[in-house]
Amino acid sequence: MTGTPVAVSIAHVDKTFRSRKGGEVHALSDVSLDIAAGEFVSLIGPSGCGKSTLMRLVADLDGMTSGQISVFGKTPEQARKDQDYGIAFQQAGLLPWRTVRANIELPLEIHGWEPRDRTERSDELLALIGLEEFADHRPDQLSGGMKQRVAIARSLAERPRLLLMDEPFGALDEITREHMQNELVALCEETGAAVIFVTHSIPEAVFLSDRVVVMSPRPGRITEIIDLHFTERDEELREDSAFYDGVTAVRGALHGGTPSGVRGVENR
Ligand SMILES: Nc1ncnc2c1ncn2[C@@H]1O[C@H](COP(=O)(O)OP(=O)(O)OP(=O)(O)O)[C@@H](O)[C@H]1O
Repeated sequence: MTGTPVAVSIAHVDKTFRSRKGGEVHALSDVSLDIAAGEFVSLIGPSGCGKSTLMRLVADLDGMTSGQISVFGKTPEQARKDQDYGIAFQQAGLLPWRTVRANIELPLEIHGWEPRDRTERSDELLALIGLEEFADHRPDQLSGGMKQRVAIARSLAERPRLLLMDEPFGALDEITREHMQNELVALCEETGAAVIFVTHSIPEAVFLSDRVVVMSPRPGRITEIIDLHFTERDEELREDSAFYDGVTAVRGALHGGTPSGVRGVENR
């Protein structure tokens, strides 16, 4: 990654949860990973391997036991204060009493944007997610996929250079999910944001990612990194043999791993 600006740098991170009764859960062990500006990286691994924990450490929602994380060269705390990233997690987390537009505008409101600028930005985002006609609806009037789109629009509101997404499409049906994946690819191309994306779906990780990071069962360690070099991420890719090669490589890594720890899947 020489010469490419780094969005997130994770170095030798360990995380142990300690309960008041003296119990310990060693969640992450010596995790090191650099994510370049504009890069899409997925985290995949068995349940409980620490994917969400790692995400929470980057987002400064929890503290690490040892190691270092920097986000655009800052501490996670400073990056959080500076709103350097947008967050979209599995539960859309919309405020039920606010309209779609007011939910999207929430971070802008918190950060003191003028009403006119807020409206202009939420107009753009509503168009981007195709929900202009639903601007005045409330979340309980939307489908799961629509709510998720609103949550993603909200995470993009301040044009973050980094998106932290923890199973954002986990609750969606397969067709909506593929549609959302296509939208996310387009959004990333448009905004150039780096993404850290947690998923349980191998095809989803392969379709979206520049690199798929495979983690071991607890304590979570990085066991393999699969590089994917697809030039176009469109509907045709889903039927392409290179895509299936990627799926096979990730599946192989999840079930065993290669001695080298790094594999690549070539351009189609
Ligand atoms: N606040 C906490 N206190 C104690 N243990 C925790 C806490 N948060 C997570 N853990 C434990 O840390 C480990 C990693 O959890 P984490 O949620 O990061 O895994 P995950 O890979 O995201 O799992 P899943 O794929 O099921 O969402 C698990 O054993 C979990 O029980």
